[in-house]
Amino acid sequence: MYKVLTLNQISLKGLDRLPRDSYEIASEFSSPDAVLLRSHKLKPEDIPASVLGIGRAGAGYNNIPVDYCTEQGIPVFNTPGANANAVKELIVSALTLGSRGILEGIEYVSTLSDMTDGPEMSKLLEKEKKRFKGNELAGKTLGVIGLGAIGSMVADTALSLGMNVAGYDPALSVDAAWRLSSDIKKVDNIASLVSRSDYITLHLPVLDATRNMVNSDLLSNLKEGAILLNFAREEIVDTSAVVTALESGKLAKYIADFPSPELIGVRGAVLTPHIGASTDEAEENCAVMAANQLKDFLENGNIKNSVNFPPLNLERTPGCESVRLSISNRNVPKILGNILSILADENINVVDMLNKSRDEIAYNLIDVDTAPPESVLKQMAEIEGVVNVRLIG
Ligand SMILES: NC(=O)c1ccc[n+]([C@@H]2O[C@H](COP(=O)([O-])OP(=O)(O)OC[C@H]3O[C@@H](n4cnc5c(N)ncnc54)[C@H](O)[C@@H]3O)[C@@H](O)[C@H]2O)c1
Ligand SMILES: O=C(O)CC[C@@H](O)C(=O)O
Repeated sequence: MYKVLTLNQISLKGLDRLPRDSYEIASEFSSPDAVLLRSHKLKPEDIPASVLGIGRAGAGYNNIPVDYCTEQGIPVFNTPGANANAVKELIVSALTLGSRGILEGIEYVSTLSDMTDGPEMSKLLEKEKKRFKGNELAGKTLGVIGLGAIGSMVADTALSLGMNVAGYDPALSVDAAWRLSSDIKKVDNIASLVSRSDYITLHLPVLDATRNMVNSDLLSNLKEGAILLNFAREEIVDTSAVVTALESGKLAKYIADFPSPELIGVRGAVLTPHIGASTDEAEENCAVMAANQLKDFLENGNIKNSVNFPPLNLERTPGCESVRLSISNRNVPKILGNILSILADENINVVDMLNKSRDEIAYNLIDVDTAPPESVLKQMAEIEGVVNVRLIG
């Protein structure tokens, strides 16, 4: 029986992927085999030694101590693209909140609750509406920073709205590059992208390299009256620099999913409570993907969409009574050789195997014809550089 600890509300559609005859799921366990979470801030000391894998039902994983997990041989999985459509749709709304006097108009109308005369109200509204006039998005330039799952969808939608789109992404993967429309102007200098954009939207992860990336230096390149959208992460933006830019009028609006005390009440700050991925569909997609990936890892050792381990998939050999070993080790020479010679000394035959590495970690799946006894597993675990050994069955 596998025990899965949930640290946030995870959509039932996802949890249903974990059959209850072999999975126990609860929000409290002393020795869970796996953790499923969303935005819960996980600290190293909160990860029990029993944990084999962590599934993040979502894209961003800055709430998980990934380096610590790598040291412990724990793969962390996320769900790339599973909530991209939800964020894209909210960006459409953010763009029009930026371009038109929608919020201001709604606020004004809400002040008219004392009026009882309909025709008089219509007359007043027709007179006042010029105060809420805006501009059209068509013909304006949107600068997209980060052209992955969300950024590429936002870029396509903006093109279909008649906007010009420029994109900046120095870390773009080959797969993501294939998805991009040739109508997106690729810019390799972020200051140049900012200086040409009427709207700028952030769709990149928070990493050491991107923390506070949008700072006073970068904002000094803004077009007068530009609008900044942040549905990526609070930490990418230096909030005090944004407040200064709003107060000076250089930045007309900051529309963001990450409210902070400094921003509340600042003119031009339009804030939502981290609801970018809060749709039934996105929550289900993320939960299903996270649960499937965790299940395949727990039951077969396979790794898909891990943010710290190499991707690896070893099919079970049909008709073969083999058992599987999953072994993580530091990415240094000789370890695999030592593991294989322990198996050979025990007369245990390797039926199939795969070995891959990513940065400082290496991961192996080894199918053998006989289940190695506890003493052999212990011998392997004691090889210098081996992080963990698991007999999957
Ligand atoms: N508001 C929400 O609820 C919500 C929902 C989903 C995702 N997000 C955030 O959005 C981020 C992006 O999500 P995604 O699904 O598009 O991820 P993704 O991994 O598909 O795309 C991220 C892109 O950012 C690029 N990137 C990395 N470093 C960069 C840099 N220095 N400058 C420019 N681009 C850079 C990457 O190359 C990649 O193409 C997530 O990491 C998460 O923080 C927020
Ligand atoms: O789980 C959520 O509600 C938010 C997820 C979102 O921030 C993400 O990074 O995918």
